[in-house]
Amino acid sequence: MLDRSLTDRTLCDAAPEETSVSERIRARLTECGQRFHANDNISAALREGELEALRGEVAERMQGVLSALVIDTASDHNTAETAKRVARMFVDEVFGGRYRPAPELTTFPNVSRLNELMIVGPIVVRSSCSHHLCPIMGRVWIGVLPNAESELIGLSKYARLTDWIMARPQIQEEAVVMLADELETRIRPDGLAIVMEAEHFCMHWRGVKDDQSVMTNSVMRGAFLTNADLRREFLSLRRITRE
Ligand SMILES: Nc1nc2c(ncn2[C@@H]2O[C@H](COP(=O)(O)OP(=O)(O)OP(=O)(O)O)[C@@H](O)[C@H]2O)c(=O)[nH]1
Repeated sequence: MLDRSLTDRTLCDAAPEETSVSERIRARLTECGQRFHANDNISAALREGELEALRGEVAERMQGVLSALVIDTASDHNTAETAKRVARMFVDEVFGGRYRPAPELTTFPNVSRLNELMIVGPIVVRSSCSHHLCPIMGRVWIGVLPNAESELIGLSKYARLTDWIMARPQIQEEAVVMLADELETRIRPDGLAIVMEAEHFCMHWRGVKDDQSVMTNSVMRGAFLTNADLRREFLSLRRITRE
């Protein structure tokens, strides 16, 4: 959870103006005791115009990485703009879930007092591993058992929230727990179940070069933990949508 003081511009401006934008943001986060691991969202610590400045700084440092790799970006027309492209890709796309605020979720009161199992999926997952920054591509299924007091959220918002959580360097075990925490806080259901299965390109493209393996993991909360029939129903309905 983000510390409220991060939204107060008079607080946490610990770093002087002449430091780099990433140093200023980092100083603010440190001052406020806010964690900034690879899979944390830091949007509340960004001031106006800083995202653009950050893109510039990442491009500059990426250029340094290309130089260190002894790539002649000055005469190689293919890599001349690579540093800028990679910076845009990291900040706006593949790690965008770190820098943009959570999507707005339309919620509806549960006027019909629905208390039946609802499953959404497969939702496509595009993420990357924190260890090698290689892609993770997969699918997620979400099961919700609402109660009379639950907020119902628009169907498309499950996919938007999933993308916001996954578009960060992640490990799969933490990614599903983060997604479950967000959904539980917003919906307040009697039960929540998530299954994710994904391919990890750090295992396909490099390293062990195992092309077949898929990682599957799940989170079960509330009624899905205590009620084996409900859990079985979710898992068997997921199997149908999987085929
Ligand atoms: N538990 C878990 N491991 C992951 C995930 N994504 C990638 N990994 C693994 O993280 C490990 C990182 O291991 P290291 O030994 O530090 O890195 P490495 O020497 O490059 O390892 P190799 O990949 O075996 O070459 C690798 O085994 C990856 O397959 C994930 O989501 N969860």
